[in-house]
Amino acid sequence: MAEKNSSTTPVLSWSSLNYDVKTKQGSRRILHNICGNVYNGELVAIMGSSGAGKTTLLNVLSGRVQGGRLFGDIKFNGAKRNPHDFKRMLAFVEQDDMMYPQLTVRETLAASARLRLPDSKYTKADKLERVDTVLRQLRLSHVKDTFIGGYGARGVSGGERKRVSIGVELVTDPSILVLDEPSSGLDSSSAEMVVALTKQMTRERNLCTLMTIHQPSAEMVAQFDKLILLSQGKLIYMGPMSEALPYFASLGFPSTHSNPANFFIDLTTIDFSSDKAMQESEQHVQALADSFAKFRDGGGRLPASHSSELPASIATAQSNSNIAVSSYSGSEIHNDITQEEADLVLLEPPPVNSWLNEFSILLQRDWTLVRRKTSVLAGLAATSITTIIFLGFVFFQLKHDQASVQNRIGALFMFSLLCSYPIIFPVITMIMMGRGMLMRERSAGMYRMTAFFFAKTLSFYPLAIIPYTFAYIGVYFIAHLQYSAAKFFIGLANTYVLLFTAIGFAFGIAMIVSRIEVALIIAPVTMSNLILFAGNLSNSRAVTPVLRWIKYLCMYYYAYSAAMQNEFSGLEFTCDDDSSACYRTGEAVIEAYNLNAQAIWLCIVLNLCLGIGNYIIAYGLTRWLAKPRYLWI
Ligand SMILES: Nc1ncnc2c1ncn2[C@@H]1O[C@H](COP(=O)(O)OP(=O)(O)OP(=O)(O)O)[C@@H](O)[C@H]1O
Repeated sequence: MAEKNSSTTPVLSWSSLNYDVKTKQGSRRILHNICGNVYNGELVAIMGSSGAGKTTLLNVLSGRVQGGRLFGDIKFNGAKRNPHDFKRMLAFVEQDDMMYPQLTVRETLAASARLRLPDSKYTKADKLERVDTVLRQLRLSHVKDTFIGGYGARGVSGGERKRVSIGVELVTDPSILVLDEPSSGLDSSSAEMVVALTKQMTRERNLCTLMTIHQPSAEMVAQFDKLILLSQGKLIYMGPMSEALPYFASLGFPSTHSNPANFFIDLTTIDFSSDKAMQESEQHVQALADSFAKFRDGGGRLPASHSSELPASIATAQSNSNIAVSSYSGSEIHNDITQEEADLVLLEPPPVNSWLNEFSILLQRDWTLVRRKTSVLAGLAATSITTIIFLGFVFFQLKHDQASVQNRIGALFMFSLLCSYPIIFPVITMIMMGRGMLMRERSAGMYRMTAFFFAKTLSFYPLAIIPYTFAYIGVYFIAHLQYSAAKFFIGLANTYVLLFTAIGFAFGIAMIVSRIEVALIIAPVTMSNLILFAGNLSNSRAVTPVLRWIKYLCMYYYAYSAAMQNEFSGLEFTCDDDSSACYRTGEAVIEAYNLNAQAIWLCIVLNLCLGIGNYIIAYGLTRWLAKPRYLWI
């Protein structure tokens, strides 16, 4: 593992960075020959107007850029980056604070610490102590038991939320901290606090910190040690923040603003008001970029008259930066990588803890998330009660006449449907709402995919099993299905297997489709079409031969077939005097519906296999979706 280095070697340095993307008009260069470096203890601002390339540069440096073509050279502690080591040492705070709304601030940080800090070095108590330290450092102790909130649920404030996002990363031992627009959406005092705390952490932990920032206040600008100024993907300035104004003054652009940030933006913004204005401002930006390249090639030092006094604490690092700038000026392009090649690069850092440990932490977290979805719990409890009331009392105390045949068929069919619809939709929604988190956590290599998958699916089972066990018992006794211990438990097992398969189906849908609203269209349409093959609405003997095989992929077919055989076998019915069509035995009913092609046990086993198939597909899709596919140089 890479160790933190002496201050003479930059922690991160980059040269000749170029990044192209494909557009409809052809290839477009987003970053042009960018170079730079950052040392331990430095807080670096990446500034520029909208579309300047700030986020792209940050992503390139963090190894998070997707698609396109990337070339140049990036070094970590003076050597070629090893993806695994680098990812472990990098803390990336995304612009969108993606966190689970139902967890408290402390639970959020604790899950991160427990998953990311190795058990070989830290006990559980050490990890939780680290969490409390970070809570104190980020001034979050007073809200540690407050829910994160979001999606309409009340929670912490915007500034606190941002600090929690930073805390999630800082509970580990990173050497590089990267923040994408940490001040966006915050009021000025919250934004200043975030920057001030980030600076404090940078100093205390000797981190090197890079952040993109849009329009900081003058107070915030003063916090930064170094500035990277971009315009149209070109480097306009890279060096000590304190020397930026003297540098531009030396080019004949003295600042006319009280806030240097406004000056930097005004100086580099492209004027889109007319073609002429745009052309002129593009030429101006090109001239600034050329001037900086020349300045850099000349050694990156200002004439003495323009240099400002630097604080002693950062003077060494800043003079090192100047040297490093010049040393990159003639650097060659070392690497060139495209998306196709990037897919071959395994960017998943090796796990730090055992599978079982990851699984138990994730299960604990997922179960907390499910448990706190009170609206879903209430909905499923209501489903259970209404199922008992409607199925139990519509088909109340079934007798053995011909009407009871139809009623039993209806009760069993409805119960099969009610076992899937109310559970599939909340499961789809919960999985899809957590997809962003999955991507973020997988990018950071927080856990193994299998641990995530098993924990997530297992956390849904109590949600399904508890209400449906009550519903089954209620309907069984109130409707008076065939009383026999064996039949009772076979029916219950059949219900559990249907729930298992239905949750696997929901997981698959949640991973195939990228938008919740589309998933919520596709799922009911698929389910409704599958119901056609269940053996109730159509007789499988009479289904068009080309579509007949679909029943073998239908969870309702197996569940309904097993339920019908279980209930009807051994029953005898009376015939009405005037009835021409009469079922005298349960076996005759099963035969008429053609639901005895497989024995009960085989139906249950086949449904279980179908469920396992659903999970295998869902797992494959989840793995594929969450696979980090980043360009890496
Ligand atoms: N994959 C891509 N395909 C096409 N264009 C892209 C792609 N990625 C970035 N760009 C373009 O590159 C430019 C720089 O984008 P980037 O997001 O880095 O800018 P930014 O400085 O972070 O802007 P903002 O402050 O508005 O977030 C923009 O014009 C953007 O539209």
